[in-house]
Amino acid sequence: MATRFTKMHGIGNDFVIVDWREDAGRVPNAARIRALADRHTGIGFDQLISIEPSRDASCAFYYGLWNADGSPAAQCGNGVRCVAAWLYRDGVIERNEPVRLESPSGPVTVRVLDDHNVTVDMGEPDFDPARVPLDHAPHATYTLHAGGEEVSFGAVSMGNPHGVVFVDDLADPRIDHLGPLLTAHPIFPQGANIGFVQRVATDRLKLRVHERGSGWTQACGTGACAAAAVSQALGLAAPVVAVELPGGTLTIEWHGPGHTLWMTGPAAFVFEGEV
Ligand SMILES: N[C@@H](CCC[C@H](N)C(=O)O)C(=O)O
Repeated sequence: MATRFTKMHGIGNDFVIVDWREDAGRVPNAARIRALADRHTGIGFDQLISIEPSRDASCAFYYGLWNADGSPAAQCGNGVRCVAAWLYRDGVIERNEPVRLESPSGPVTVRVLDDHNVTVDMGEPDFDPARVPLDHAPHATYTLHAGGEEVSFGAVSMGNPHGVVFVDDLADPRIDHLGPLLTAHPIFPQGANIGFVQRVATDRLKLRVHERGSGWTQACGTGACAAAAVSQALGLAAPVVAVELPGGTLTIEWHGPGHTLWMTGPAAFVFEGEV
């Protein structure tokens, strides 16, 4: 059976979006996702995203998420901006109107702005290690051993698990090696997205993220939120931070505990297809 899809990206983190509003609760087969995600023999994407009717009456739609390796994901910052842009183009949401959408990790609120950027209330960063999940008692920072190195990191859930490592220089070649090792480190019982952060100024961070289930990506929206949240919690960053990723820049705004965190950035259409 043919499936129509839209190829989109959020600063280079790319997606295939399928409209399952008439076909809710479908769970794609992991082998099929891997085949479609293949950049040589498939369509190629970091995440597959479904748009479905919401299970939560307070939300307009539900979006499902799967990584390129076929594993399910619970949140995707760049993806939710693309979902909002897709729904706006479909005519079912208005510009400048806040809309609640249901993700696998709970509701978020999106707003398509006049300049076509999308701003998202991503909820409050959760530093409780049990919620990340992280196999450790609560601390401001943690230490693990990987690849013969002692690595210090912060951990936070943005609806999905993140480890945040501060580095002096993002060009350090050890990062290439450490990313996959940390993503799969047993201290993260469900794996984690690992962000390497270089502080340029209190309001400017450079970031590379090795994503669970998708490897190195051009950008990770929840990774940008995690980098800003951990930096701010440690007193290393201002409430409004520009986070520069290989594919582009996101603006993250967080005013500390008790407040939700906002992410703002673009969402782009690439092509429509049928597979
Ligand atoms: N690219 C995403 C995150 C996608 C999910 C992640 N790989 C996971 O398994 O948690 C983003 O923009 O946030």
